[in-house]
Amino acid sequence: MANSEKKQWDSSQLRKYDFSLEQIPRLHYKDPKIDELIKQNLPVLITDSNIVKPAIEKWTLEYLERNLGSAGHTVYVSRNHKFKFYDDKKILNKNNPKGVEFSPPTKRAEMKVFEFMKRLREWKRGEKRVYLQQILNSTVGPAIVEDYMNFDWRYVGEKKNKHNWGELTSNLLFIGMEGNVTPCHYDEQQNFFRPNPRCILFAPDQFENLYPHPVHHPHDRQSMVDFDRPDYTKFPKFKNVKGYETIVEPGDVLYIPIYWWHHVESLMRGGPTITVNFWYKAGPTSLEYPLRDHQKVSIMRNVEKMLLEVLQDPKEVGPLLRAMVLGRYN
Ligand SMILES: CCC[C@@H](CC(=O)O)C(=O)C(=O)O
Ligand SMILES: [Zn+2]
Repeated sequence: MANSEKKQWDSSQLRKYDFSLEQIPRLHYKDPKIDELIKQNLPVLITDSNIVKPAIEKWTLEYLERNLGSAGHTVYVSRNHKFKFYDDKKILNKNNPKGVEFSPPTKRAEMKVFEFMKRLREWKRGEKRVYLQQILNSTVGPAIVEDYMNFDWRYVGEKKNKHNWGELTSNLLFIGMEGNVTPCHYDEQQNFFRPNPRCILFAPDQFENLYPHPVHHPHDRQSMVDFDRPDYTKFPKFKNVKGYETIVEPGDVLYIPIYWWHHVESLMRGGPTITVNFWYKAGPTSLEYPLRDHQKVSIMRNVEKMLLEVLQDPKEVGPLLRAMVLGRYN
């Protein structure tokens, strides 16, 4: 079914979590208030846009199977519904002696599109889940390239220039199974996102409530809290978390500001989801005071990187920071 038909859904298709959520503002794509929100690094759901209209209208599973091309595509395989991102470059191995001992929660496979679609169609409850996450590049077929060229680049280009974003780094195509979840994380990029139906967002000032893994960890930028079974002993401040959510309708595009946490899920029993994102590098930032919350996250990241660089042993970072702060800066 093309994504252009309005999807009917009910709350039983949403996973339940231990926090309350406010709604993300929804604005028509011509509304100038959109720029006010982007300027403040605030999320907004942009409705009735043509940003990815060709994808909404044409990208069904059948169309993608016919036109995605014969190259192998990156597919993650998970034993459960979660697809928590990890950075290979931070895993301990013979080429990376400084890496972290780590067993990835998902396996990355290369699949031909027909192979992936077969796995998708024949999936039975309890079997491993799959999630195709493929950069839209020259390996896709000509029809997809044409659709991509017909995205509303004027609109996204106008936003990029008006808000001094950096260059477009990539557009990823996601084909997910119903119920798949990308757990809570932040990116160091601006994101225009025709996402899976349900997005839960948290502002950068929720850093202390969401307990990101250390920067040197393969799960850097990902929250350590398992939203399905939060460990309030290890992560007591998680009970204070304040978030926003939106359920995306066909034609909607969500602006996820840089450093904003997001948890993305496909509706249970909602069928496969096809989504596209636009990742833009951060633009040049001047340090204006008072500093913005996301700038403080960036500063904390730099402190962690510098300390690790000079201390060498990750186990020494905590004790040094505690010695420096406890009883002196609190
Ligand atoms: C690997 C990126 C996944 C994506 C969320 C999703 O569609 O599952 C996201 O987090 C983003 O576009 O930033
Ligand atoms: Zn993300």
